[in-house]
Amino acid sequence: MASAAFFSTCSSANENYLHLTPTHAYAKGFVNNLRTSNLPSIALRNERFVRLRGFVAMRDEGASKVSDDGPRMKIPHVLTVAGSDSGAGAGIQADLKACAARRVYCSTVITAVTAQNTVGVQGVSNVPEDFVAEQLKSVLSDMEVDVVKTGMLPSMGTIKIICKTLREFPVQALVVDPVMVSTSGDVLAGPSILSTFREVLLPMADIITPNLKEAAALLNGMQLETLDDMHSAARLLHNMGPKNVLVKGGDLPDSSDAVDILYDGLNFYELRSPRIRTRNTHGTGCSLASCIAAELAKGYPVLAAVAKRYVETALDYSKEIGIGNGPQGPFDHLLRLTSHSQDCHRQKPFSPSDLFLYAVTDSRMNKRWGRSIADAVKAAIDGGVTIVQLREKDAETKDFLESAKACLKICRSHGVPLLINDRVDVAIACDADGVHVGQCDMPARVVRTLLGPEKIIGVSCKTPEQAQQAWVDGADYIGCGGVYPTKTKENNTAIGLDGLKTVCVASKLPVVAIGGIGVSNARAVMEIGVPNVEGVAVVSALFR
Ligand SMILES: Nc1ncnc2c1ncn2[C@@H]1O[C@H](COP(=O)(O)OP(=O)(O)OP(=O)(O)O)[C@@H](O)[C@H]1O
Ligand SMILES: Cc1ncc(CO)c(N)n1
Ligand SMILES: [Mg+2]
Repeated sequence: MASAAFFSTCSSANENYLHLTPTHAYAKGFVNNLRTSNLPSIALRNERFVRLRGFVAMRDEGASKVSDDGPRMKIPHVLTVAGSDSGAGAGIQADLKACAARRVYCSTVITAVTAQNTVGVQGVSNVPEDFVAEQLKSVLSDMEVDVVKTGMLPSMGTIKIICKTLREFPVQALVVDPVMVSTSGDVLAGPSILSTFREVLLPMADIITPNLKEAAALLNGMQLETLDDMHSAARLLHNMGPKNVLVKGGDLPDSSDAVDILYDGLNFYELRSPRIRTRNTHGTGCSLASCIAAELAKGYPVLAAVAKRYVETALDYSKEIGIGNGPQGPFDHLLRLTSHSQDCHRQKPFSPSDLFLYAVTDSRMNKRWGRSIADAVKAAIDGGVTIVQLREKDAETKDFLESAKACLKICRSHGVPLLINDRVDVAIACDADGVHVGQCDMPARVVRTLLGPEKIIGVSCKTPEQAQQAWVDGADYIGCGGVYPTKTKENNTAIGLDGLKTVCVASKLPVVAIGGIGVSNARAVMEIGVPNVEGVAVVSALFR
């Protein structure tokens, strides 16, 4: 979608753009058309480059339209047919997030719109049955759907339409979450649907996932209070025709574990995980059913597809999140909301001026002075550095990660970005602000794919060609050098001020100069007369 929006924005420029990659963008020549004066930009050789985070647009002089040939990759696809939850903890919204977390595409047919929050359901408006049919047809006639998952189905007519459409457009598997009552006790689908549910939908299902109340309702009010009751319910529901039955025990009283019973007609499986003490369990059922659908779409068998561990991890991770004031809050499907909530400031967007005084740590020098990396970083920040790169060639991964976390805390509390040299894994693990790579490290294009559009990526470059490639690959800046000879990096020939100038002139990215730079020669570097030299990187000058 981002690319489509970009294309339409650009069309008035009367130029044609082709090939989008998930990297940073410098879209050339569109400053006036885009009217985005608030976007960070750099001026160089009378050209302006506007950064559009998220993708690169590359110009293709000859093309008259966006190319649509080339390989088409099939990706697993779940269609969810469910209700919307305005609070976004359950329903369609939970399904989208769960599928995204499981890396599966999710399309949506909305059966009802609920006004809902963490307190309860304040209102329900059913989508007209004809229009549910129209949505189903739109998706199924065009897209290759692997698995359909149903949630809130508010009327008999809606259920019948779904069954009819699925006969017309068969899919690999049907997951039925027989949503009836929200955890707040509000009715989402009344008893009038029960007979249609049993007679028409259940026999088509590959797996159904009732909670205790729903299993009881489908079994005419049978009492379900123990694990034995759940076994019996699973067997009775299986008799109604679904290939597999998962009776969920999230609401089982007096249970220190969250236990679900899976029955495939032959065997019972008791699926157990520790019960997480949390208020944030709204939408666990929808999410579990979507995960099952997602894993089935990838081709896993049913038992492997019941991703209980995922729900447990997400609940555990989200224990501290406080959204809404009601008794039952949503959890975080993507396991991202709490990682930034340390007592530190948020990461701010990268600005080339961050490169002004760029500190690169050196473990040998720290060892010699008997100080930790974190102490060195603290001292450097107190001394005025504007960005820090951790360069640890000897440390064990575990120790490096711990140091990186400690440094990140210090850097965040001072608003100074922290980059990791070379180790993309460590950067991801500690949620650093970015990575700096050399020519023999992981290519910046791959790093960008791994880190996403927001993180900072720097590349060491010695030649104009390397600088050009860094830009194409979606880097944010280049480190150019060694400008002067240095002992910090062996086998690194110095390119001198002339070499630096040649690369800077060719670079579309901001440059930080590196290599043998200290108090005595920093001014000469900054005054070479090329506007994109934004700063100097220092190692020994600081840490020795
Ligand atoms: N506190 C918890 N800790 C760990 N797992 C849980 C917890 N609560 C529920 N689960 C698990 O989450 C999954 C969903 O079960 P649950 O019984 O909560 O469904 P549900 O009532 O349909 O949920 P909802 O209607 O809120 O979407 C099951 O695998 C269940 O065991
Ligand atoms: C829309 C919708 N679907 C399902 C549930 C069950 O959690 C809910 N609360 N809301
Ligand atoms: Mg449920």
